[in-house]
Amino acid sequence: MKRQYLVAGNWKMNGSLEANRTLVAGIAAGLEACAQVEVLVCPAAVHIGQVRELIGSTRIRLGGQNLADQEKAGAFTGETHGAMLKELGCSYVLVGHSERRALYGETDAIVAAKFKVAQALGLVPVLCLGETLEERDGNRTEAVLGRQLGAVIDAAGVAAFGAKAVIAYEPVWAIGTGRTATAAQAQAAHAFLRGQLANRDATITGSTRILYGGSVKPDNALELFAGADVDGGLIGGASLKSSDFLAICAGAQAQQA
Ligand SMILES: O=C[C@H](O)COP(=O)(O)O
Repeated sequence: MKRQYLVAGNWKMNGSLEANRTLVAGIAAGLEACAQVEVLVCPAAVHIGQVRELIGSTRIRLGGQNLADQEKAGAFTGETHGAMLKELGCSYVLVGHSERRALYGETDAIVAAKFKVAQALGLVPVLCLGETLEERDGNRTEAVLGRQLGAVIDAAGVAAFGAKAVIAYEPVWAIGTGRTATAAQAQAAHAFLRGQLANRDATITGSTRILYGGSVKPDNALELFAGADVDGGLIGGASLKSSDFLAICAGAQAQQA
């Protein structure tokens, strides 16, 4: 059976009270065209409460972009506890986005800790991983993906995957650059990641969703989502315009049907 496609909008450090109103209203108005696709938005932390109200009773799911690596609340200035996200209606949280890894020093160990805390607090982690251009050119893509995924499997156990977690493959060289992986490159990386899970536990691999992220746009979504191991997308820039985001969701719907 086909896994349910998931299209997630990572709004990154964008948005305003006004812009969020327009964006959510636009997405909500077009959900019928992607009826079988799970649709998720991940606003900036300070906007999550507002976006929860805007989402109301629609089926748009809510997620955080980051969480603290601490299971208990306390003296961690500037951090967001996973339970706070959960209380505000989040069901998902991104962990290990390449911008967190590259700009904020998140190591494989920190990402693994965040993954575990997210699950312990009842959130579904979306584990982001991917290689840089230098790593791809040096034929190290599989080694990097294997290391990044392996760090989380070692810390959390392979049973932490399946329906309880999502993986997002995002080649760093394709993020915000307009240069996307080819459908074949995406499928190959996804198949490799699924194989890594299968090597450890064949029973969970079929239920783990693996998203592609990196310059997904309305005109390439359908093709990118065609891969047998591609279960949707993690969308940055194009998730900020409802018509583009919905067109991407429609691409997922076409592959789902
Ligand atoms: O989280 C989303 C990714 O970083 C992709 O961003 P992008 O669609 O702007 O390339």
